Amino acid sequence: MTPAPDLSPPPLMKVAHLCKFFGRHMGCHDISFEVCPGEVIGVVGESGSGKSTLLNCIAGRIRPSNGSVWFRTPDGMEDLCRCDEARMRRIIRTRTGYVTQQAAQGLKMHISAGGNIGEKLMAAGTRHYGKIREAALMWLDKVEIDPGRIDDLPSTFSGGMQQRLQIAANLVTAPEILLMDEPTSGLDVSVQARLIDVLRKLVFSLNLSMILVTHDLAVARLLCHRLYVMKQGEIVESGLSDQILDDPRKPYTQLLVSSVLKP
Ligand SMILES: Nc1ncnc2c1ncn2[C@@H]1O[C@H](COP(=O)(O)OP(=O)(O)OP(=O)(O)O)[C@@H](O)[C@H]1O
Repeated sequence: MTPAPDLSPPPLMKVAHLCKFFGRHMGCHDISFEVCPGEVIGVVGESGSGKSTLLNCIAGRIRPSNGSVWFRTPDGMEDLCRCDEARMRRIIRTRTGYVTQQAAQGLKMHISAGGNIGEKLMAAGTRHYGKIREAALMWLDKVEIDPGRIDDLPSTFSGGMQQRLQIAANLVTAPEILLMDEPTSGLDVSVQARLIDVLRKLVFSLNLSMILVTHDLAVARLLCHRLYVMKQGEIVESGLSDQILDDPRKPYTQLLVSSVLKP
């Protein structure tokens, strides 16, 4: 697990009684939790349990039907669900990054690796070409991509490198919370291990917070401090990762954990 964060500062974000219905169909229901600086939260559960719906509500990609998503901003705690669209977009853009399962959805494949990182800085207002290139070189190095590949297209990168580039492009504007939807899915175990190692170093060096949606309990154990187990749109169990994975209390979690351990 990533070294434990200091939980004494006030939370960076807070989800309270969040619900999303798609017509009469429930996506997620009555979800509440907090994220502190440097804390890695894992959301686990079987397919269709509501993990992505929850993450998309937090990321402002879909509007919740009910409840609140509070973010700490320089103006105090602000509820995304009570903001106008422009304010919500600004809070999301400045406070969060979003890493998708498919790198092709999170990167622009027709522009260079440096361009993918620089574009985010330009969108945040930086105009000086030299500074943008310098930041891109630094971020490639931080995610363990050879800075000499700065002018290469992401399509020439391996799957693991593309995910690390996606992370660099998200972190260059210094968001406090990285939202990740199955970032290790489809990668070989050794490639996953490298990605997890890079993420752990970033959490530690930047005091970065993360919300990680994953069906992979081994990844959750390696990265997450705290886990929330979802079933049919609701949280059925939560606690410290080791406690949930080594001593699950609810039959659903026991089944989830034991199904991973089966040969
Ligand atoms: N746009 C939508 N319209 C209608 N129902 C939806 C929509 N998006 C999700 N759902 C439903 O909400 C429930 C939760 O889906 P969600 O994708 O959040 O689950 P998940 O745990 O992320 O699954 P997976 O791991 O397969 O991605 C499912 O029953 C799904 O069919």
